[in-house]
Amino acid sequence: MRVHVADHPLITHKLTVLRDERTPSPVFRALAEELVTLLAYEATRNVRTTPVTVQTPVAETTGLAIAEPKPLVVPILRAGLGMLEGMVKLVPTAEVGFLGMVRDEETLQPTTYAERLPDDLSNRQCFILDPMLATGGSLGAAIEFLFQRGAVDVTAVCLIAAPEGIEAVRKATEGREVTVVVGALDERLNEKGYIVPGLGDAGDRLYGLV
Ligand SMILES: O=P(O)(O)OC[C@H]1O[C@H](OP(=O)(O)OP(=O)(O)O)[C@H](O)[C@@H]1O
Ligand SMILES: O=c1cc[nH]c(=O)[nH]1
Ligand SMILES: [Mg+2]
Repeated sequence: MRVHVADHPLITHKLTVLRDERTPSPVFRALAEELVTLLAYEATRNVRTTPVTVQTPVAETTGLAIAEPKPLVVPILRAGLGMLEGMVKLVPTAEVGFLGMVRDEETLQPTTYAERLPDDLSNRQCFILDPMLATGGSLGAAIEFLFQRGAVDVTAVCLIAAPEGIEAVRKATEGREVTVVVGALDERLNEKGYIVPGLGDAGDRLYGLV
């Protein structure tokens, strides 16, 4: 598993505002979208392309187009939905599938409550969006779900990760083609499985308490 921790002052600045407990939902939503656009630049570095020829006003030239089959973007509901617009802005031809997952806040085990994905993901590049990689249970299960459907490689884009979660996903995906791109690698998890310092519950901060 490859891990890329973004090291860019713009990303750190936006993450700092996102972490601030005083930041209201509308600003939080705007920042989550902006952050994923910056992270998507790194996450799509190995997106598959095909040569195309175009005629400029001056000469014919060969460039690149994103190859078929189109990349599949998979936000993990709820919180991952807050990253979707930022990602498809950068890759407008991508298709979008959905996975709904929720972590039991006592056991910290994830369950999947919704799935709307193509049946066959063979030969597809997939990009999972989820702002928080805490214990890694949710992301590990989501990645495994996509590989079971035939995905060839999976890149996860997360805003904040805990070292414990990175290691858990690394173990759970051994031998798979997996990349994780994160905006920040935080210190640790607390006794409730929250990332420290983190930003609290990303779903609640985006959409309110349920
Ligand atoms: O790494 P883990 O320990 O599995 O925790 C991370 C998960 O927790 C959050 O979702 P949550 O279960 O709170 O659902 P929500 O997005 O609906 O709030 C987050 O968006 C991840 O999916
Ligand atoms: O810190 C955390 C951990 C799990 N889920 C969140 O939204 N935040
Ligand atoms: Mg939540």
